[in-house]
Amino acid sequence: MIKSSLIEQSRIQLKHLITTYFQWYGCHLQINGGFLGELVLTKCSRPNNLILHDHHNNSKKSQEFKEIFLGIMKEAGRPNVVDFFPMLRKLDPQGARARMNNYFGKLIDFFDGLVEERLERETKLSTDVLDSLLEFMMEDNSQVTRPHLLHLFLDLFVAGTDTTSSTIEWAMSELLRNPEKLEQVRKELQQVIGKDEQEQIEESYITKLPYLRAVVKETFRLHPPIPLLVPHKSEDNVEICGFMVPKDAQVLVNVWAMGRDSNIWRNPDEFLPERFLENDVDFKGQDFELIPFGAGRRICPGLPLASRTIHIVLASLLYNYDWKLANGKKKEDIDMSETYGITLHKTHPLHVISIQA
Ligand code: HEM
Repeated sequence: MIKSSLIEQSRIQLKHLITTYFQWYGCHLQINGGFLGELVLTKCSRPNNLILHDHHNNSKKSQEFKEIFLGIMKEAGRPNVVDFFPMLRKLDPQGARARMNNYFGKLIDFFDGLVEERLERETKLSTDVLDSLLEFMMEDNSQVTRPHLLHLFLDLFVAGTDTTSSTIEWAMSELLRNPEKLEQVRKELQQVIGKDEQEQIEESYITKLPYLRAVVKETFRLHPPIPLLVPHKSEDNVEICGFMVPKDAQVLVNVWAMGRDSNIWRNPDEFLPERFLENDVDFKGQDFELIPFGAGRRICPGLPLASRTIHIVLASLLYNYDWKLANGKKKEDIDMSETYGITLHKTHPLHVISIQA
């Protein structure tokens, strides 16, 4: 039930959402974690949201959530000496772990408040993921407890929001820098979905949109959200391609560098989605040259949800609206500098103006 509810949550009525956003903020949008993050995990659902369904974007709760969340992102982005000298971990010389624990504690309290609110409610206003999980928790002999639920939401928000939203921001930036590729995606969308204004982007369209899929792959190649994946530890001495990896070594996989390796990719620094029309390379963990979600038994469990969300959000943004850069900027002015936080995101957010298509 939870799975189908999550899948249902990923079916998005974006047109309505974007329209609402425009009503709040006007047509000038900052396509970054703020807008997209909220869109991806708190509002992208039809007709419901994951858990913040009842809270307006500018409500106190929503603001509180954003502040904690931004604190976590900022903290995660600070370089920490412990990452290079793990033996210092226990000492926490920069106080990073203490600060992070404090933020996580606040986030757990925040989710707990939402759970309490929902449990106290007499009439059901909605059915969202939180409702489904609460029903599950209340079943007789349920193995799901309240702490399980709170930590599940912690995982979902921390692992799933910034990664997904930064990918969409990079994809939009690349497309706006390459108008002919943008046109190509729009052409494909018009051909496959048609020109019916009422049409929603459904999940089933994704398989019929090869160019859009190629754009997403190319975005992952150039801008993997977690450029060094998550550190792994070697269980034994292993020899890989002539290199000895000793037992207990911390292993970081530099997927950012792999994506730009000229031994693997032709014109690696260019945004060329077409390269993926010529082969079956995908990011699902089978093709080691493109593994933004990792591979093997610890591959990201959110891959299917992230993949659906990114394709549907991107298709909806491009199908329903034309976009141009804000403040009279030209494509050459788009700053593609990167800043490392929990994810690799744009140093300068993308500012765009929508024009109803
Ligand atoms: C573009 C989007 C995303 C990317 C690129 C991404 C990437 C990754 C990577 C590289 C890892 C570590 C894999 C490894 O250990 O080698 C990971 C782990 C994880 N991801 Fe994602 N992720 C994304 C979205 C999501 C979403 C939407 C969720 C959940 C809603 C999620 C949940 C998790 C969890 C729970 C783990 C830890 C798994 C474990 O410890 O075994 N991720 N992700």
